[in-house]
Amino acid sequence: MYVIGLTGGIASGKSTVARRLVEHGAVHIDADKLARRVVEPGTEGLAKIREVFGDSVVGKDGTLDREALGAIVFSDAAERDKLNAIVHPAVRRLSSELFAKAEAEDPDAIVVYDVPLLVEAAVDHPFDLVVVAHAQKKTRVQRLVEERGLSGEHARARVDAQASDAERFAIADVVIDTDGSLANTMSQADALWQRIKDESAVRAS
Ligand SMILES: CC(C)(COP(=O)(O)OP(=O)(O)OC[C@H]1O[C@@H](n2cnc3c(N)ncnc32)[C@H](O)[C@@H]1O)[C@@H](O)C(=O)NCCC(=O)NCCS
Ligand SMILES: Nc1ncnc2c1ncn2[C@@H]1O[C@H](COP(=O)(O)OP(=O)(O)OP(=O)(O)O)[C@@H](O)[C@H]1O
Repeated sequence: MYVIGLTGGIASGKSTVARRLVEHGAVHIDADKLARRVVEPGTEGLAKIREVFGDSVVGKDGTLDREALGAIVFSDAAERDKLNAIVHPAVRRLSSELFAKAEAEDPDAIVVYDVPLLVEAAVDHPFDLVVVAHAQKKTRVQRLVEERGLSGEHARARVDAQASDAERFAIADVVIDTDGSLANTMSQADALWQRIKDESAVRAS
């Protein structure tokens, strides 16, 4: 198995790059999706969140009120730490299971682990390659405002709640610059795939 850790700030284009790698044949594991699964109704995760943040972050239908919780944690680092301490260990457990499953199904699988908080969340899985999707802060804020309907203030709070570009560059083997056109991002992802195929072929020989 060859494991790519794919990270980047919010709206940096990680999912876009991951989708392209999946089109080429990679297996996708998405930390954001796992973070949603571990707080579904009936989970220990949701019970702990209710205990720590109160009933106001759980809707009438018993699901997590993501907007209410986001408003608390993206404006206060101490509150964010409390949420991370609940969610991140559960995501680590689930991702380990999925890595093991991917390897059992295909020992030669190329797995892309799409993990926004690779710097912050101390991911303990070893990576063959760390890829950082990067766009300038102003591009990411613009995407959040125009495509996801956030206010400028909320968009900047989310960007500022994450590691800095310098921290991500420090762990990167490859940086994919997504400030340009989508076609340009795709061709960088294609070149990355070729490099990985070459590296995994050399390793297998
Ligand atoms: C606070 C929550 C409820 C807000 O939900 P919402 O639907 O508005 O956002 P969503 O989950 O789609 O996240 C969007 C993006 O926000 C950023 N983000 C999410 N959580 C965090 C965090 N704890 N710290 C910094 N950035 C974060 C990531 O870039 C992520 O891709 C949710 O993000 C959450 O439960 N976060 C804690 C879990 C976590 O750390 N997830 C990130 C990957 S493991
Ligand atoms: N050159 C580009 N490369 C990548 N994405 C681009 C580019 N130009 C515009 N976009 C748009 O920017 C958005 C990036 O979103 P994407 O979901 O890929 O980011 P993400 O890093 O996975 O975000 P999140 O952290 O919120 O999950 C998409 O809507 C995409 O269409």
